[in-house]
Amino acid sequence: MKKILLIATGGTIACSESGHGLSPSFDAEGLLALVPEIKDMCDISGMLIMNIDSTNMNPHLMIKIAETIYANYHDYDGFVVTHGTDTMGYTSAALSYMLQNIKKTVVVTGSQIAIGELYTDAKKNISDAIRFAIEGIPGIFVAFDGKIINGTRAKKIRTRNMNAFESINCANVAEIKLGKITFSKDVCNILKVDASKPFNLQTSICTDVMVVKLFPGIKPDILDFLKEHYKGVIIESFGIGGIPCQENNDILTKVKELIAAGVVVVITTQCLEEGIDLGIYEVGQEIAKNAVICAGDMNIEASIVKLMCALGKFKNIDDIKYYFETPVLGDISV
Ligand SMILES: NC(=O)C[C@H](N)C(=O)O
Repeated sequence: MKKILLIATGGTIACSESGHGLSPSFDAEGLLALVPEIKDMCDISGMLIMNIDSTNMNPHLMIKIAETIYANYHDYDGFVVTHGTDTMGYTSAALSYMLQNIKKTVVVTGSQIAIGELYTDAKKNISDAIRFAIEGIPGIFVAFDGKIINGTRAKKIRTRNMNAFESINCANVAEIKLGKITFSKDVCNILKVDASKPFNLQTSICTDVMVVKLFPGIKPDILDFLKEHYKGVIIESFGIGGIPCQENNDILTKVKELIAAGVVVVITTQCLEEGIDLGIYEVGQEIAKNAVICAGDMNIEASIVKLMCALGKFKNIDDIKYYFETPVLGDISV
């Protein structure tokens, strides 16, 4: 039997009513006790490392999850992390960058309804996550509502529905129905881990990162403030990559000033699907003449944590750009 470690971090999946709203209370053993059938699937152990609503997740707690997996790596065949859904996509992406060249499976899961409730989705999501972790496919994944999603592509797009997550700009890795896994072969190919490179924990991060969502009428001088306080700025531009450049609304000039001041600028889009291409419109080509990083079709969760990792690891803009624009576990299409 495969040995699996369930690492509990809180979230709705572990919640019960506290009298002033849902609050995480179940520990790992408490979760596992409500899904006793798991004992027939694998040799399972549980460990509680925090018990928070994932609203309170932060990069240092993400490092704690990565460190826990790293410390227990040789004692288990695979790992399941139970986590709140609200920031699950950030954590699954962060683990993808921190657990470099991982050769085992990590599956992050949670639920929309607390595990003790009658119509909970928690038990199915936990058993699907464990079912997939047993497969031994290297990488970081999200298991939710019968979908297995690449950890760098998972996005929560629904606040109430059990079908809360979508895989953005990438097909689901697999689907699970009644415990039976159906793989998407195309996706498995892009997830290949380089077997020659050693497994490594990378936790140097810089959190001086900001996201600016453009909107018609945004005041360009917000970028003056960012220039003084941040090392990396992600601009959520319009459509396929447009940055306003007209006289009374000149974001482009402000972006040039950011770059001149040594701030790393990443251009992405506020559209959910299909990514950017700065070559198509004049308003895109103008920005592309500068030393900006292109987020391609990466989702914003992955872009934020990848930029934090890039800034933590490298000082030189060419190295940061190369790291950011190079695919890691299928986070960006080439
Ligand atoms: N469904 C959930 O898990 C939502 C919860 N607020 C959390 O992210 O911890």
